[in-house]
Amino acid sequence: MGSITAAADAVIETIDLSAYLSSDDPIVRKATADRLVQALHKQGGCGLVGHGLTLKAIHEALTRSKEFFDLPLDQKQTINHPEGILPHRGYSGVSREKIRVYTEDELQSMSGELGATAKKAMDWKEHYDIGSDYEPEHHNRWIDKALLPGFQPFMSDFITQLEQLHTNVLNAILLGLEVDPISADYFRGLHTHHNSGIRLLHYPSMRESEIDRTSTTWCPIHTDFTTFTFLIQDENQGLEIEDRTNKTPNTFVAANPSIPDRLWLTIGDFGEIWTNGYLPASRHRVVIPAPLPGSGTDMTSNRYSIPYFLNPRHDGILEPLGTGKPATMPRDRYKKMKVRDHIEFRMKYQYTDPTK
Ligand SMILES: O=C(O)CCC(=O)C(=O)O
Ligand SMILES: [Fe+2]
Repeated sequence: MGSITAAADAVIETIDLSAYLSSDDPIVRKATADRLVQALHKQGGCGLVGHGLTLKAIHEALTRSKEFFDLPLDQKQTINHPEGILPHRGYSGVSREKIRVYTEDELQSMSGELGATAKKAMDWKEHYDIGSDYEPEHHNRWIDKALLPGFQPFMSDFITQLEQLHTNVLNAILLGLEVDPISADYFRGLHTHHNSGIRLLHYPSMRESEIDRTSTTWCPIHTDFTTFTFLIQDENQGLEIEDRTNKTPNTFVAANPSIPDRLWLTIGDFGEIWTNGYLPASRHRVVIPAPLPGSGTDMTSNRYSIPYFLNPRHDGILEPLGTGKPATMPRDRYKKMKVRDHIEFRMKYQYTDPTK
């Protein structure tokens, strides 16, 4: 197990997108796109400010998320995530999802049957998955309107705002990667089908003296099976991103929440494969911070976060782009495969029987 060296700010860059979003000058836009791609090439992740989402919207999303999780358990269970993999919608109670800890080789090969004895961790969290209302195949599971007035329209609109942001960031990445226009159009087209969504996450507080830290975590080391992910978090520390520049394996840095409207952007498996490894998938985790010394309490903090998972269309084909900066990477590292197959492979190991 590596160590935590520093707050992420020292080693993982934060990119201000405002010039890219507001300028008509192609030189200014390209300069920001280059900085973004450079930061992602180095670390697989970066902070984002000047992204256009307002602090008000971010706060409201976190507040409404808290209101949702404050509902009695039996109410939340009326919109349980279905058994099986799809649709990926609805409520999952504490420890229903166990994110599998993958070895480097398994992640590289992306195929094959994993051993039944695979190590699993207890994830101390509850969450609620919501997709776009414009996605025709998988329907959202909304809580009774009378219990949370305004919740549904707010969340639907918030997802639409995040879709707009993902389009902007995707375009900036494609510009910075300097891929040819036909490849860029194809890649863009894979992300216009409203397959993305948010996950409201709540990590409940626990009594420090009762935590078995060898088997319980808020979320163990993993990569996301996305093109990329935006992470919105409250003021409580927990998220840590791997410092890929550190020679000691498994060195993570705290993605500190001190800038309230900063999002964290992490590249996922699909982003890595498509860019032929030029943008590596970010390994990250969420640790349970110990109670503050001298705080007089044995309870750890409660934490809320909202990832937005940018998903390509499920019938898309995963194949490394052979132009621009991705073409500078060694060839034949990634096998061609269907997006859906990779999602099924990853999710098979993620969900546990809800009755257990
Ligand atoms: O809670 C967070 O900050 C990160 C959650 C995460 O990595 C995930 O759900 O994939
Ligand atoms: Fe993640």
